Amino acid sequence: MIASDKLTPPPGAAEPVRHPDAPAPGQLLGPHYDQCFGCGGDQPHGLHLAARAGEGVSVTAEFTVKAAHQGAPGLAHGGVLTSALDETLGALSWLLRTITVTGRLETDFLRPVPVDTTLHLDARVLAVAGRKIYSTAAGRLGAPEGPVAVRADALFVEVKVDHFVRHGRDREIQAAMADPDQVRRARAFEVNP
Ligand SMILES: CCCCC/C=C\C/C=C\C/C=C\C/C=C\CCCC(=O)SCCNC(=O)CCNC(=O)[C@H](O)C(C)(C)COP(=O)(O)OP(=O)(O)OC[C@H]1O[C@@H](n2cnc3c(N)ncnc32)[C@H](O)[C@@H]1OP(=O)(O)O
Repeated sequence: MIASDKLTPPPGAAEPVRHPDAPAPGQLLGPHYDQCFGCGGDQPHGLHLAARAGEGVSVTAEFTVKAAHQGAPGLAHGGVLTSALDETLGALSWLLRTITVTGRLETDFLRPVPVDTTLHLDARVLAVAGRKIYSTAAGRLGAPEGPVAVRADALFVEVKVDHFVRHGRDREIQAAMADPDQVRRARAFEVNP
């Protein structure tokens, strides 16, 4: 399957570079925000996806489909699966040490995903062009080498912490800025040579 033109790295795009201070391969990355729908531990409605650093500029993650994630009887909703892919791709930020947001995300749904299935996700950066990060991800059924059920190509765009302060709702921004762990996580990304 071929990604749309917007997701094809332009000529001259650079190979991704793993940041020297990136977490070691195998290390759990932890949530980037406790209330995040994708990864937040304090988010009761969330996916609670746990991502780990991989080799190079890659991550892996696991997501177990719950009954609350159904779209059809006993099967995962496609939007939920796309969220799991989005979150896994977003976690690549930790390896580049740049803050990014999703600009474009294209998902292929190849196999239905039953409730209680653990989806084994992997994502890697393909290329970087200025602020644009081109990446790809797949989700496999039941095991890291299981059949691919979903895959996605994405364009993430680098932003500064200021993006969230400017656009986020005041109540949540104030709470995030009052949380030392959150400030530490945000600062880690700002020191980017
Ligand atoms: C105090 C709290 C702090 C909290 C943060 C702390 C730590 C966080 C750290 C790390 C995060 C770690 C893990 C994250 C994990 C998962 C998160 C899930 C990710 C999401 O779920 S995130 C939510 C959904 N996401 C959005 O909410 C974005 C809304 N959007 C915008 O905010 C703007 O739209 C933006 C910023 C994207 C661009 O705006 P902009 O003005 O900065 O830049 P501009 O428009 O010039 O785009 C620059 C170049 O990207 C190209 N480009 C842009 N968009 C494109 C598209 N759609 N298709 C094709 N190309 C596109 C342009 O064509 C141009 O390309 P060129 O340079 O070649 O012209």
